[in-house]
Amino acid sequence: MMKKVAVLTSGGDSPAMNAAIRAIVLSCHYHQLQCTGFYHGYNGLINDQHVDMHQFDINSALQQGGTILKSARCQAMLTEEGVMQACNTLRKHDIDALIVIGGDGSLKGLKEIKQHWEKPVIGLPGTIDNDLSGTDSTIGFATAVTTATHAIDKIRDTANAFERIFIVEVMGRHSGHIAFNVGIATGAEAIISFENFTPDQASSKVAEILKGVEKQKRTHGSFLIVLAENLWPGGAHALKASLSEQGQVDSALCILGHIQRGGSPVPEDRNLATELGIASIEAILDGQDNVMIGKLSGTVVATALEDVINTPKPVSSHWVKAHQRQLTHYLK
Ligand SMILES: Nc1ncnc2c1ncn2[C@@H]1O[C@H](COP(=O)(O)OP(=O)(O)OP(=O)(O)O)[C@@H](O)[C@H]1O
Ligand SMILES: O=P(O)(O)OC[C@H]1O[C@](O)(CO)[C@@H](O)[C@@H]1O
Repeated sequence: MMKKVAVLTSGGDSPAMNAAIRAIVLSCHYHQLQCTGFYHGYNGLINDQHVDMHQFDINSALQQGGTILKSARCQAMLTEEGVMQACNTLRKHDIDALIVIGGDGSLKGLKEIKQHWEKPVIGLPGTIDNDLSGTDSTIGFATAVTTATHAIDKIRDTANAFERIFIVEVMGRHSGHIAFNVGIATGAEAIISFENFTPDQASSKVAEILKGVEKQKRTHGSFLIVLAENLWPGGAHALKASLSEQGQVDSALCILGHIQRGGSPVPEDRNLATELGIASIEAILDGQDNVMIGKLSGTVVATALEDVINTPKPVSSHWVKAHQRQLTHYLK
């Protein structure tokens, strides 16, 4: 009989991880299950750092960013010894099911646990990057996009007032979901992301931007470049330097960084996290195992972890085309 459910948050924290934890705790209470939290991602399993979730004031957690269970990237999970140790801790506490909230790396870790532990494992998509298939949106993505959009709107005011060129670097690791959603929302004149740029195109991209900047001078407007992190050869500073060297153009650089991961989650994220948190407990009680619970076209769905991990989630080609049309129009 199902008695004890464990939960942990892993990888980069994402806004509304707390909302998911809260929904899991409330659902456990409703179904008379005990809920144990493990701290610091997989480190908490390996080092046996746990807490009875009743000890938390989970209601105020709903509006708090970060994660009350803490998060971490855990090197030891990349070794078989670490995975075995994590499984031993689950056995030691008689855990009947494990829920992990995190990104694709965290779900890979969960799949490893499944190889050595006989009980059900369920993943929830918790990352700002939105790079997980099996769900239209990940928990935290909407908040990150909102935060970055508001930040860039403010930057735009100064850019307009000073008729300046701004480069704004956004997160996303190796995917452009944040870059495109934020770039389109802010009307960025240029979006440079994995989906429309490869490093060998650096020189032609600089020439294209310089053409846009020429127009910007004539129209007395601003020129905003949204740049995905980990993409431009030499980084965002190198793009700024190239604009200066090739076009004698001065630009301002703003790296938004971790501001995108923090803050109070927007309602869309709180509600997604709540719905998926509740569904994760129902999935366990329905006998589901080795799946991630996500939401596709308005419906909560379970997708095999294997498929989530091995299926890329590209940025919609409509976004890429929409931006290209806007840029082409601007450069005319
Ligand atoms: N192949 C793997 N095998 C076992 N564990 C893994 C594997 N990949 C990642 N993990 C575990 O998951 C943790 C988190 O992974 P990662 O750093 O890739 O973040 P993530 O879950 O993708 O989240 P985010 O998208 O927010 O960065 C790792 O530190 C490690 O403990
Ligand atoms: O906070 P860290 O460990 O430097 O990780 C940063 C990475 O984490 C994320 O915020 C989430 O995966 C990425 O967008 C970013 O590349």
